Amino acid sequence: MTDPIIEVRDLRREFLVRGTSGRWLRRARTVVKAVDGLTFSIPEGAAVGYLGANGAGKSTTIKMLSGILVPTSGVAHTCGLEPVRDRSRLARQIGVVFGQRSQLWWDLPLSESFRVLGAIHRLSPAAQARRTDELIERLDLGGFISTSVRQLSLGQRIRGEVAAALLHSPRLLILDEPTIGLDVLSKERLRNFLVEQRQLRGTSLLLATHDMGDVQRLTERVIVVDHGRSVYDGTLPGIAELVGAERIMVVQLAAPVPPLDHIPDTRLVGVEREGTQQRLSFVPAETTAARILELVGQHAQVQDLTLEEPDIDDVIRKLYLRTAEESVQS
Ligand SMILES: Nc1ncnc2c1ncn2[C@@H]1O[C@H](COP(=O)(O)OP(=O)(O)OP(=O)(O)O)[C@@H](O)[C@H]1O
Repeated sequence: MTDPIIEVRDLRREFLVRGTSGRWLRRARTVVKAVDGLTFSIPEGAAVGYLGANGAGKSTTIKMLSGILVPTSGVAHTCGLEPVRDRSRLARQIGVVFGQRSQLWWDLPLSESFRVLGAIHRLSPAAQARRTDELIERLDLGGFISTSVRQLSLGQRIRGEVAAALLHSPRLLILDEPTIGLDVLSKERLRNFLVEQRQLRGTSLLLATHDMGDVQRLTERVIVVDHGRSVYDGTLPGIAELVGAERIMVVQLAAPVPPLDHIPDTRLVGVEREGTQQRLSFVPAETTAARILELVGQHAQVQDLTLEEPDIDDVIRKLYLRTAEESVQS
């Protein structure tokens, strides 16, 4: 088995925040535990969404994993390296994009930034030309490759940032809110590009985002943090199960029947088309779609059915609320 691409054990990072408190506005110092004992491991080739409410500790984790910030204690290994100590070796193996902050040279056109980055990563002229051409084509950068970064629109700049992060074909791509502020079309283009790159090159991905569309499209596993601790590590459907999110079965019936409000472990949430279409809500942990279909079949002839999945934003909201309630109780 190959070594994990990211290995985090009991990782902690505290910040000392100076402020004033009390009636006499005395100077006070408080310790903020931004990351508070995180443990997880990500195998090479995986794509993981890193989720959490504002201030949960996502960016702090990413900064420690990419060598920008020293941990207070614990272990963080990225590509088998110690991020701060081995920062320049690590830089050759990872690409990082912070959606809110530019990593590009503001006054240079993208083409120049790529030249500088190619030299930093010691790419051969042939490799540099090949990869730059590929990224210009795939990310559609041709129209503004010679424009200085400060004059680019947000969507153009982000595409440039992603290209810059991938120029040296890193093993691991770390993205911190890459699609924030992008319009629907730009988001979709960027997601398609990232899916394609992962398929072509097997690049591992760690993606911190609030955008569930990003998570659904790009990742197969999610880690959710709250107050610097991991509160969930698994699949997105697993979160729906954990918070007891309901699915809805919509049945089309051959003839009108009275409301199906007596089917065990279901809740009737709609009777439409004069009783020929009925909507039954259920919690997957309590019953199954097959069982409901069987029970409905005893009262009516089912012609067709569809299943509506719970809204994922709603599911995440429920998880955050649940963890907030648990931390108030403990
Ligand atoms: N340099 C710093 N000095 C003091 N406190 C900090 C510093 N950086 C982060 N924090 C605090 O650490 C906590 C975690 O912040 P972090 O930026 O990692 O959260 P986040 O999950 O990325 O949030 P968001 O979704 O809003 O980007 C917050 O309470 C934040 O105020």
